[in-house]
Amino acid sequence: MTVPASGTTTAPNSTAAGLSLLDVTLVHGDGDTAVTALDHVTLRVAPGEFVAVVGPSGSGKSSLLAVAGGLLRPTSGTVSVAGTELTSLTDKRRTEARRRHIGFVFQQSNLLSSLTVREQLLLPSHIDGRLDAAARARADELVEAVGLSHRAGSRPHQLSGGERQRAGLARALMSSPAVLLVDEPTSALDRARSAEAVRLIAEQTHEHGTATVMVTHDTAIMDAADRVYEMVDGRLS
Ligand SMILES: Nc1ncnc2c1ncn2[C@@H]1O[C@H](COP(=O)(O)OP(=O)(O)OP(=O)(O)O)[C@@H](O)[C@H]1O
Repeated sequence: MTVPASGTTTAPNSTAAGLSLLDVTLVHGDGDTAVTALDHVTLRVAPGEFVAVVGPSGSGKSSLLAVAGGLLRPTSGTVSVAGTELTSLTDKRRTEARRRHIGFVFQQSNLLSSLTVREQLLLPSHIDGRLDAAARARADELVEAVGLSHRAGSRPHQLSGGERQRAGLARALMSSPAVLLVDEPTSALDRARSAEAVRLIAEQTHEHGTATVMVTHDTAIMDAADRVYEMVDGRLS
């Protein structure tokens, strides 16, 4: 299984500056109910680097991905992706930067119920008016790479949990994002499928210069990562 090269319509990202979080703190809520989910976190992930983050439930791993991906604005500190400082942007520009530079793979695959697997991958190209032969070819290659060619025409309700996760992974890789943020990709996958998914992510990271952060409870994933961090009570070490 090989990660296909992106089409000519996608800008190369090998020179992008990866991901950088500098002294980031995130507080959920306020007053008596305030919870410090991230406590002065600094993390730099270079293009082509694969970082795993492990830690107990509630330690702040999902908060880290949400802030790194511009879904949540940190209470203090700065976040940059591909040379763009997300924290200085308006919400509209931050959404644009997220769409352009960041691929997410969530525990729940967040697929659109009315679209087939192939259509999920092609939707962003369609919205951007770039639905050309190169985009279609890349979608087909990625669907094959995650072992879903026989399910390309299926909608999410017709897929197993593991198949939905793999469809979500293929969709995230479609744009060869500068930054790939992955939350437990293997929870619904069997051992062999899980190893394949991690291998695909590592390959994407190293061959396309993606800065990848994967949050996991799975020790097997740590072997595939270039660096492993532990998160405890919102601190990274
Ligand atoms: N929207 C929110 N409002 C208030 N507190 C929150 C919110 N989201 C998360 N928290 C709290 O912030 C802390 C970190 O949560 P987070 O989801 O980032 O942890 P996690 O390491 O991803 O946990 P898990 O492994 O169980 O998914 C926890 O104490 C959690 O209860």
